[in-house]
Amino acid sequence: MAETTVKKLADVVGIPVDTLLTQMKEAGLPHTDAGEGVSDEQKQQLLAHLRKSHGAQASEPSKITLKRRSTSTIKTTGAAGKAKTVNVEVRKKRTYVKRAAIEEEERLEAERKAAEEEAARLAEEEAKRKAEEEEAKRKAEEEEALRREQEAKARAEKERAAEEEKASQEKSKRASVPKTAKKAQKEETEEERAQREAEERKQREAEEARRKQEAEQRKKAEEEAARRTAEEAKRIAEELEKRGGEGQEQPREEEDDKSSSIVRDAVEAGYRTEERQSRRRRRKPKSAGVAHGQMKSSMNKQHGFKSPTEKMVYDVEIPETITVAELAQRMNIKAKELIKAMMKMGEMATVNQYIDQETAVLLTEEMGHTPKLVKGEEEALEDDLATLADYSGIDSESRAPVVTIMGHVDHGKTSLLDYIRKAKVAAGEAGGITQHIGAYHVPHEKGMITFLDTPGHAAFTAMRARGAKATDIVIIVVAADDGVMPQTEEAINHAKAAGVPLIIAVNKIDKENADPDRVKNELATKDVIPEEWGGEYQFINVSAHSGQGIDDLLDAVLLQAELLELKAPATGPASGVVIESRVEKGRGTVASILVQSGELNVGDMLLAGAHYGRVRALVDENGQQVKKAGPSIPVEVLGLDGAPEAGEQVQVLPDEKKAREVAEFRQERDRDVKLKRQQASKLENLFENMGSAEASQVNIVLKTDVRGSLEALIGALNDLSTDEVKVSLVSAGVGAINESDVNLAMTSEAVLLGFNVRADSKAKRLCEQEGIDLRYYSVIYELIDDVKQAMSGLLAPEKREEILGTAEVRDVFRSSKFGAVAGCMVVEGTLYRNRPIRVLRDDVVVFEGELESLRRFKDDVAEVRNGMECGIAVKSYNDVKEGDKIEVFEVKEVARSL
Ligand SMILES: Nc1nc2c(ncn2[C@@H]2O[C@H](COP(=O)(O)OP(=O)(O)OP(=O)(O)O)[C@@H](O)[C@H]2O)c(=O)[nH]1
Repeated sequence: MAETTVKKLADVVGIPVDTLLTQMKEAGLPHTDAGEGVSDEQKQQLLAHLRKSHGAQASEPSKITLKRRSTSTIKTTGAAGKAKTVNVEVRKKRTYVKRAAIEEEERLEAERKAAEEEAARLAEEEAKRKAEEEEAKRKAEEEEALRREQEAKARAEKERAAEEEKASQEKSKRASVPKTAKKAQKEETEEERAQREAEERKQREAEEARRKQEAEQRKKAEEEAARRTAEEAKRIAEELEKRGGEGQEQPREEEDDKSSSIVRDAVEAGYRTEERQSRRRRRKPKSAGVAHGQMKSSMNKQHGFKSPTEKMVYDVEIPETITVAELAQRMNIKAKELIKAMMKMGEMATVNQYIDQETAVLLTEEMGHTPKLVKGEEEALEDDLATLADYSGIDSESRAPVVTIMGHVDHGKTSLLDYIRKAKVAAGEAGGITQHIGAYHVPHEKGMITFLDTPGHAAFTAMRARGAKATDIVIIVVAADDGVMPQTEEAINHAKAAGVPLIIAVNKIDKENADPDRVKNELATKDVIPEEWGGEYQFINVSAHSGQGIDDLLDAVLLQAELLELKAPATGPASGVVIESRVEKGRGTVASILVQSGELNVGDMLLAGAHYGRVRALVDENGQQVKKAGPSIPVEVLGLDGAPEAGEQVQVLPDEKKAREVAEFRQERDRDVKLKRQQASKLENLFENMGSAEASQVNIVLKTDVRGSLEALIGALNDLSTDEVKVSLVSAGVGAINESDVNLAMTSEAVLLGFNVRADSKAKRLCEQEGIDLRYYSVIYELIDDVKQAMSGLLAPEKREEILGTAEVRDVFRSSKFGAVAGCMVVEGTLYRNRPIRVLRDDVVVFEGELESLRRFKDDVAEVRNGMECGIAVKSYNDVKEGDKIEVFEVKEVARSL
């Protein structure tokens, strides 16, 4: 390879030439000039030098330790069954060691080992040498000792021989010497020994006593410790039993740990007490007698914190309503958690808010517990009543069908019933209009039939509104000369909605212009197809005057009844339904009751809706007192403490206490229901009510002045229906708002809207009584807009018409100045001169405008109060008639109550 120069090398390396020359010099190279050549070997030499010097200078780390810390969260279930989040921090530590360092370490290790081995070898040699030296020394000593012993032996032998010789010489010399001295010496030695022995004995005895004392003390200490352990174990056992009885799961485990540790300590200390053993036997019968090691390990398993492995599932009792806090408590969770769960389900609630049973059940299931439905007070009471009306063991017998006659005004309902009863009820009535609801049972050769005489269908709907089903069959009366009229249609709809079979009585067949086929045709278009045309409805031609076809009608009723297989127990405590009730002077509360099951007797304790009382007397439809009444028999009952509503259930109860309890409860419930209904019937509450699933439908009962406006409104209201909210016209008709409309609105929770019509007096009274919201409109757009706004919850500043006063036109006379002047009587509120007015004919608006003049006698007045007469001239309206009503109103802006 071609040589390079110092300068080129400095350029390649990127350092000044001088520096490179210095480094080359340090590497032991001869270069001094930039132009000198550098061979490959010299480059290697320079490199080796640089590596060496750098290695010495730079204290390269031989070991790198990396620490990584990561934090994550896990969700777990806590002791109380609630979820909790735990932060988990994972710390990882990695150590990287440089290869060279390892090699160096290995080399050093090898050197160290070699050194150690060398040292060990040297030490061994040293030890060996020392051992040899010692052995030699020991041998030399032994030899020396042996030599000395032999010398001593030889010397002793010599001395003994010499002594023996001397002794034999002396023996002969002192043959007669006394032995006293020797004896004395001997006695002295024995004394000493006895003394020594006595001392030794004493010492032994003292030692023995000390040891005994020590043993006794130890024994005492052991016994004391054992006693204390036993006492502790007993106390814990008692505590455990106590807590176990209270069903406290968690503390028991903690106590187990505590006691097990005490027991273990006692076992390890070698203490066993009877109490402890018996306790252990009681707690763990299977492990009684297990080896110590096993016992210890099993105890160790229990020791320490024990996270509950399974979530507790509770049976949660759920009444009809419950607060959020109470429900949370029953699930052993915090109310906050429950509110969170509700939010997830799209429900917003506060801690003290009441939620219904259905929601509570959903929530309980959502939280993983088992809901147990608890009956509400009302349900429980009604269940109680059901058990009291026990007809087990009493055979059901056939009973008479209960028939309601419905139909358009003057089509002959009363005349028909009258003919059947052979009594002239219609003739006695003022204006021929039935004024009250009555009930009569009519014996017929083929069986008995009970008739409810109802004016129109108000009573029928009133009963339905209370959930009563008093009627088995409905007879729809249609005058053959008049055909199907609006109320005929309504009656049919009501009967169909109630699921009651219909029979059509085509009345006034005796009349010349009677056209029964027209009736058939008209009804067929309403889906009431005659049997002879393949339909299911019996059409019977009758005449309430001549009696033609009446038997056929009764036959038809009994045939239908047969198909219905009507049966009821004829004895046992009576139950039934209120048909009507009133308070009569001198008689008190009179309630017409239709017995449906069992037998009603004088003296029975009767519960009727929210009223009760002992039956003082029973009166039949002919005014005769009777002692008892069986199924399908209507009777007047005297003795109740108040007038129950038509349609209320009645039941005979065994005692007054129960009757009073239920009656009081129902009175309270009725107050709540009324309040709820008032809320529901208000248009401005529509949106609020729509929050609940069942209220995604707006029910409307609509009455208008003329067919044209009715059709226009029906079309416009139906067009308002959206996917979310449906507009449902429960009823829509022409004419004043009557009782039936109010009842229907009540039953279907509908809003009652009147377009250019007013409620008649009975309807108005019912609305006030039941708190039904009634709205009058005179502009189609306003009615539509209000419903639309209500649907979207935007029913903003309400503009409501308030009727300030109403006057009835008693007379009409002509004035040259004003034209027609109406002589009026103010029947409601106050009439004001400067307010807008409307003229109503049959409760339908016929004119809207203002007053020309308002006078009391000859004076112009600003206002006329209720009960006063006045003269009214209506501006630009000369068609006012006797019987008309003039109402004064104003438009008020009312703040919405949303
Ligand atoms: N010619 C004839 N007239 C009848 C017949 N039935 C009823 N009428 C007459 O029709 C009128 C009305 O009869 P009601 O029985 O009062 O009719 P309603 O349906 O009970 O009437 P409201 O009680 O007002 O609802 C009376 O003048 C009866 O005399 C019939 O079969 N033939």
